[in-house]
Amino acid sequence: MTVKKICCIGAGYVGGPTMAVIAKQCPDIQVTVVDLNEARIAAWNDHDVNKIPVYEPGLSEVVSEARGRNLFFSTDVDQAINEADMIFISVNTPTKTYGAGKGQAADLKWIELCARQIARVSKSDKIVVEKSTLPVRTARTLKDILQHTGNGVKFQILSNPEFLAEGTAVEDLLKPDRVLIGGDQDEEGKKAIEALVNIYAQWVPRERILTTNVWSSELSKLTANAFLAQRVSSINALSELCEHTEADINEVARAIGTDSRIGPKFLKASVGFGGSCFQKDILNLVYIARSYGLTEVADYWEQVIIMNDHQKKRFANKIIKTLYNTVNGKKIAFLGWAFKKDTNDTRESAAIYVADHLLYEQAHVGVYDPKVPEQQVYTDLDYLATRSSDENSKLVQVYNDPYEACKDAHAVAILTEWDEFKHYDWQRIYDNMLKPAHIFDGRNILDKAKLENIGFKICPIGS
Ligand SMILES: NC(=O)C1=CN([C@@H]2O[C@H](COP(=O)(O)OP(=O)(O)OC[C@H]3O[C@@H](n4cnc5c(N)ncnc54)[C@H](O)[C@@H]3O)[C@@H](O)[C@H]2O)C=CC1
Ligand SMILES: O=C(O)[C@H]1O[C@H](OP(=O)(O)OP(=O)(O)OC[C@H]2O[C@@H](n3ccc(=O)[nH]c3=O)[C@H](O)[C@@H]2O)[C@H](O)[C@@H](O)[C@@H]1O
Repeated sequence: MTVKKICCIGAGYVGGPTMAVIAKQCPDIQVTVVDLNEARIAAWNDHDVNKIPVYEPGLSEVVSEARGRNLFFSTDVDQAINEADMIFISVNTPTKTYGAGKGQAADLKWIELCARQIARVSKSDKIVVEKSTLPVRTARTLKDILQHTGNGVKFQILSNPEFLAEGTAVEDLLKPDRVLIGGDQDEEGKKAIEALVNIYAQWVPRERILTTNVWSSELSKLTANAFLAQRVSSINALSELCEHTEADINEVARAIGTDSRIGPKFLKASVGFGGSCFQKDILNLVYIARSYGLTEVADYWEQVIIMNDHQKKRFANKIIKTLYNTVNGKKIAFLGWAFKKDTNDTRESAAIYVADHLLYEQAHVGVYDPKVPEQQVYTDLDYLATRSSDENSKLVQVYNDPYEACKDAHAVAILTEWDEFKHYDWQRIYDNMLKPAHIFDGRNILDKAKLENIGFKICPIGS
């Protein structure tokens, strides 16, 4: 079967970039990305491509090439579903905040809504693709809902998890390490798998397109994130040991990472991992393991999260301790609020939790981030509900200029590894700070010797 029309439900950080790249690489396929959020769709359609809602290097170029040709953004979900041969579900699957599994299980209400809408609207056979990250065995639920439509339409369900990382989404989509497609192993299932393989094969070498049964595919996505996050927690655990032993975590990371069996990637010690997926997906894995009664398995993976929480708190405590055990009324300048560089996404960013901890001690926090809008900083803090939003706006100020953010501060904390931070006029920053002037480098990106020469007191992670 040749796919002519694709519909993607969910125009977020995954749906938007993924579909833009499919449309760019497959000009013969019409791709329509739909969302309930009208403002988001309007932003994707903005004449000024720099105003699309997701900041990713290279994305605006891809969108301007394909948009209006074979890439469309719309709020008419029913029409797009009805016209499509293949429907990607790319909606959010956050951690549940209520009821059974609260704080761990994935909230699948948006997935179920999509399935019910597809079932209600479809008048012809469809391939439904799970693009969202889902608990293993979700395809069973989707099948159940879709098979009870009563209108005789046949559905095939595929799992095609997304492995892109924010900040490098376009590059990851154009040159993926692998594409994973899981589906039923009967004849109809294999045909559906082949239809999706043929789309990716337009630009991805065949040997990089892996096909599996649907359960392996669903579970591999959760597991891949768990393994990656585990590496960060492992190196962060060692960073604390380094700080007590005069070992240097950068040297340790290089020494262990040159073992080809270990490899050099994902060994950067940091203030802690953030992002919308690592924590959510590991908690989900923990929940699934517990629901099968696998206590040791659940505890093992939960430790990755416990270590990450510890790392964030440890960073905040180090600031407090170094500033003579009180930050009350002291200005701490945050450089970076996003959860990593080259993205405007702040979900689960370590900066939020470090700020919250310092605010609890009555610090004043000044924030500068090159891509995060002012309101987002307040929204993130208010969401924690630790204190009133009035208090948050009194204690936190967001700046458009990094030099203003650092002016009159007792300390600068690096929360995101934006490249521009390395190239600032640090002498100018030093001159305008209170003394002693401290820098807490939560990303180990600054040149320690050079800054110490200026007069700063530097506190990196893990040395
Ligand atoms: N953000 C990332 O880097 C990655 C995310 N994922 C997974 O992809 C999924 C989506 O993540 P994001 O794109 O980050 O989420 P997001 O929150 O940015 O986007 C989801 C979008 O779906 C829309 N939506 C929800 N229910 C809808 C419905 N019934 N009909 C139409 N639109 C609906 C929302 O309005 C929202 O715009 C999640 O399962 C996530 O775990 C996977 C790989 C990478
Ligand atoms: O499922 C997802 O959402 C995605 O989750 C991660 O991607 P992402 O969260 O966008 O970004 P990462 O590059 O993985 O970084 C996650 C966090 O770990 C931190 N990190 C990463 C690497 C490292 O060495 N040290 C470190 O502290 C980053 O700063 C960031 O806060 C995975 O890398 C993607 O493969 C996956 O598709």
